[in-house]
Amino acid sequence: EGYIGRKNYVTSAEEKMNLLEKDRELIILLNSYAVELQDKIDVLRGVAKEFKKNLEEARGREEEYLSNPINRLTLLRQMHEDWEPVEKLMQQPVGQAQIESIMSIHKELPTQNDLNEANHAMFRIIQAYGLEPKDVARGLVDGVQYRGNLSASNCYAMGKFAFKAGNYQMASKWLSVAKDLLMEQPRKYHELIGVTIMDITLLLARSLIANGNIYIARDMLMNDSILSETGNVLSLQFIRNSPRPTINVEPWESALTFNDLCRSASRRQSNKNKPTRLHCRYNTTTSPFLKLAPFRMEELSLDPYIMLYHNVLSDLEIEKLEQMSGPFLERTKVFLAENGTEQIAPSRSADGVWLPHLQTIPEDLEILSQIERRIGDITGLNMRTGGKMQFLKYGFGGHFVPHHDYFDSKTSFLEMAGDRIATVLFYLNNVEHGGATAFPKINLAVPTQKGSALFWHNLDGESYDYDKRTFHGACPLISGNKLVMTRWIYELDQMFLLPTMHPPRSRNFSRSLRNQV
Ligand SMILES: O=C(O)CCC(=O)C(=O)O
Ligand SMILES: [Fe+2]
Repeated sequence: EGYIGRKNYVTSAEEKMNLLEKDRELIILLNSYAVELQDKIDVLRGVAKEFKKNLEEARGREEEYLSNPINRLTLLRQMHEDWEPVEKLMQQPVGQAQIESIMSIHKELPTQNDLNEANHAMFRIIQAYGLEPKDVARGLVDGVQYRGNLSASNCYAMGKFAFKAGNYQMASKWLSVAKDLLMEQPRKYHELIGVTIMDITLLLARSLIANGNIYIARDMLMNDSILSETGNVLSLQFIRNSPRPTINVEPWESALTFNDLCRSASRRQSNKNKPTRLHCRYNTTTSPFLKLAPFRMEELSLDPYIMLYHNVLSDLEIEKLEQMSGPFLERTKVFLAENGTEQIAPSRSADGVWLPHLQTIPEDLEILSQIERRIGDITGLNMRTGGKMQFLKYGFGGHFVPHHDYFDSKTSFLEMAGDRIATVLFYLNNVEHGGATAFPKINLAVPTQKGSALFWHNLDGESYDYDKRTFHGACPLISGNKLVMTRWIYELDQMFLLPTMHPPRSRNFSRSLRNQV
């Protein structure tokens, strides 16, 4: 519900810039508030100093001081007249304007939902790439040393997220890093924002116990200078009330191979000299057009059939695609066959837009149909239905858990078009870190390569049955953005090309079709 009417602070680049701008604005306001406060302090200090003069002069000779008529008048007048305005000044509120401005900006600041998304993104990156919280906390992410490090409060937030997500081992790791850091870092700041060693220690104890490390937790509590007396009781309480996850995260245990593939393909540098390709040649056969302008193709897999075509889109075309998509990007949803609705789900985090859309201008329509024709030329398949492509932009932690591109379910659209017989995935930029496309069933990871198009059949070449080996996903993105565009090719568009009209019984779609006919 947090996404309605506003963009996502985690995935959207525009909002990220906005975030820095708001941050700058807030800091200016806070500083101007502090300046005003300081002015008042300076005035009050000056007054106090002025007042103290009399006392200082009188010290040790009080009687003499007070019998001097000048002094006497001065003191009487001052004590009678000058305190009231001082009281007034003391009571006068400072920096109301700044406080009000800060409060009004506050409404547009990241919400708990945004923070959860950011924590989730980091959580996912750590899971997929097998990272250790203590490394990440000092900026070391999957072998790359990033600038900066995480503060105690950041680690505490990660610990809380992991706890809510039910990953108590990861929660314990983050919370012990948070505890260590808090010992070293400025306490005043953390006190103000309400992060205390005590809170961290208690949550760490609960996580350790939930993870089965009961003795470690008890020892820690008993050795704590404040908690020691209640340590035993606390640990008993924690053992009795085991926590229940409250945040839904995608299940990763089932994706071990996927994670391994993501790791092996995570960095562009490490992929440069990897001889994984089967063959590399030019495609001149699928259409007459290709005799004139062949595409260099890499056979990544023959069975199932997966090809990577190079330099399919030009930089200019890609720029145009970005321009026509940018303002229309929205958080993508996933189709739930159970109830036929589309929903935002933790299994897919990216912003996307269908092209063309109602506001696409004629010039852009022409670019899109040229690309459509090119897909037809390369794949030798028919491109009619829908004619829509999905432009996708992944941000921090953006991913798509392994899935099949076919639906294997009944909807009115699928009954008209058939299922997705094949997929074309264009890579629109070179990703620096993370974000490969991985096929865990066939041990294949494809790093992004600007201008290239990945192509595969979702149906088995002989049986025309769903090919389960095409299971694939987008590895979590670690830094920067990842831009892709997909074109799904539909079965019934191929009526005159392929014998898909007599598909095997195991397929849902064909069953429903047969019933209808
Ligand atoms: O972004 C990727 O690498 C894969 C995207 C994908 O599988 C999809 O959108 O269906
Ligand atoms: Fe896909």
